[in-house]
Amino acid sequence: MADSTHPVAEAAQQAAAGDHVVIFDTTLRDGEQSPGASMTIEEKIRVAQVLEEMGVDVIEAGFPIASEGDFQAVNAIARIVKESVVCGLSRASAADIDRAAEALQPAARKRIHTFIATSPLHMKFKLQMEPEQVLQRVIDSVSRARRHTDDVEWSCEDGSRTEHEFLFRCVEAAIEAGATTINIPDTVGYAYPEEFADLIREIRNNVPNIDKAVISVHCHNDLGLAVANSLMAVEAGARQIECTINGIGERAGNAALEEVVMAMRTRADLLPYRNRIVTQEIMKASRLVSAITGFAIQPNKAIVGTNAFAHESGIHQDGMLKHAGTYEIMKPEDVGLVKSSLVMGKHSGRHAFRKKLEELGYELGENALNDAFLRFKNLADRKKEVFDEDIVALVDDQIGAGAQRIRFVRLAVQCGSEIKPRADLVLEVDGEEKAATAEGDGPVDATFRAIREIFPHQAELQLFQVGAVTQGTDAQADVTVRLAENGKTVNGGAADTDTIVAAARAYVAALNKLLTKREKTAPAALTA
Ligand SMILES: CC(=O)SCCNC(=O)CCNC(=O)[C@H](O)C(C)(C)COP(=O)(O)OP(=O)(O)OC[C@H]1O[C@@H](n2cnc3c(N)ncnc32)[C@H](O)[C@@H]1OP(=O)(O)O
Ligand SMILES: CC(C)C(=O)C(=O)O
Ligand SMILES: [Mg+2]
Repeated sequence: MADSTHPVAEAAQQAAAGDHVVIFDTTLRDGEQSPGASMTIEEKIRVAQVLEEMGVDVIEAGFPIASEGDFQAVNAIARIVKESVVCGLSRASAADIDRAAEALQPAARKRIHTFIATSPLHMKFKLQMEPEQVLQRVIDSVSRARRHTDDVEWSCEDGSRTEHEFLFRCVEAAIEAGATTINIPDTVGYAYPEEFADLIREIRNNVPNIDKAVISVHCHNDLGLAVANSLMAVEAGARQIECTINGIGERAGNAALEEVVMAMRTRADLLPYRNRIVTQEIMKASRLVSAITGFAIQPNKAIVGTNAFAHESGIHQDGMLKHAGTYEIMKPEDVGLVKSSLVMGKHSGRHAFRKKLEELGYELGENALNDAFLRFKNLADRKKEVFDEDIVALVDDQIGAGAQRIRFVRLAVQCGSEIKPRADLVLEVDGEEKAATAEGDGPVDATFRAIREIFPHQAELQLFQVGAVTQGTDAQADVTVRLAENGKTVNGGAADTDTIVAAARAYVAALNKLLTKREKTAPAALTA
């Protein structure tokens, strides 16, 4: 185990013995496995910093052998994060484990997470290995990981569909070889809460050395049961939950961190367990992950959806006015939603803007603040009322932008039922203004063609998504554009009262990210 004076080490020790539940966030690893959710290194660092501030015990930062980019991201996070354990994933192979150790080398506290599938289906068809060979791999991989760190997690992939007797043998062998956390994944989201809790109890009752490790669970949401399964497992004795911000992850996603944590906080009468999460940071983390991945949060999403604390019907509003407890089981401020008395408009100054940003959970440096303030003033000139959501969209936009070789300068479009849509666009490329005019099947198509004319590229447009930040015809359009090139995907986002301008800026943001990715993987090939 890690240094016993550190809060995370303490948490792990308490977890094994008592009521502390270790929160293991895998947004940057399993979350990033969601199709289209790929993040740049800078974005991953930003997410990791927010997770650390939030009190996450363990941050799974990536799968270092998967790519040079993943290795660099884990390595960078290992250098920066001090308060959380930084974890890297590896298959049950020496090369994976050594690569993970190399990436984690600078970490103040590091964990190697090694896994192998143990279900009959996965062993026979995917691994094409006999159970006894898998068991030997468990021993070899955990022993190898222990050479690099004393904090080793072992996972039995597809654990919930594994034959129990074999599972007990593998868990015992992993602990014997030095695993300090045993993770039981419900890899395909197949488990049912009571059944999953029984599995955890059976492991506790049938593995002789189980008291030497923390039991963890990693639940997927294919049947919408990931949070229920995780909480039932805790009741049965698990003391680590693996989860992601906004529940992103492979297929239907993982257990959502915000739901798990707020359920434990709100129903502490039934779930008397502790964790280190500063729940007031939840909204900030949720918005950041949504802005970076381009995955919009459904309005009715528990805890972080825009309607999660909204009351529109008369009887509910009446109840709320008389006593908030009538319809609210949690306080909005406990998840970081602050009701602000500052009304922002074109007459607002920098001090009020800074205060508003603080209330919304943003801390910007002086330059970023000045930039955001200019854009806010510009928006306030065009929009009757500037709502908190507008300011969030504006800042998220800026946060998501990253390095910018290409800048949007201006756009004029002609469209309507009787004319061929046409876009006149000016972009700045490496400091030089370039113009193009293009026609298309619609104003957005014409605009995107104009971008391709100014900056020719092969990337494929995978997603074009438009949402409204608030209500009303003067609402800002919130646009996400996803581009793909050579297996790499990037998301660009932008908000503007003009939908076509937002589309152009979102496309340019995505293109800039793609160029940054290209630069990191092949500096010599950096042409348009
Ligand atoms: C349940 C989970 O979330 S597991 C994590 C899933 N995440 C990812 O796969 C994302 C990152 N993955 C990748 O980048 C690639 O798959 C890599 C780099 C890991 C491997 O790439 P490749 O060498 O091209 O192999 P590929 O992905 O095609 O196949 C996986 C191989 O690993 C083997 N394998 C799968 N799991 C394990 C394991 N836990 N331990 C050892 N070997 C394993 C498979 O049997 C297969 O082996 P084979 O090539 O002998 O048939
Ligand atoms: C690697 C493991 C823990 C995983 O993600 C799963 O089984 O879902
Ligand atoms: Mg998973």
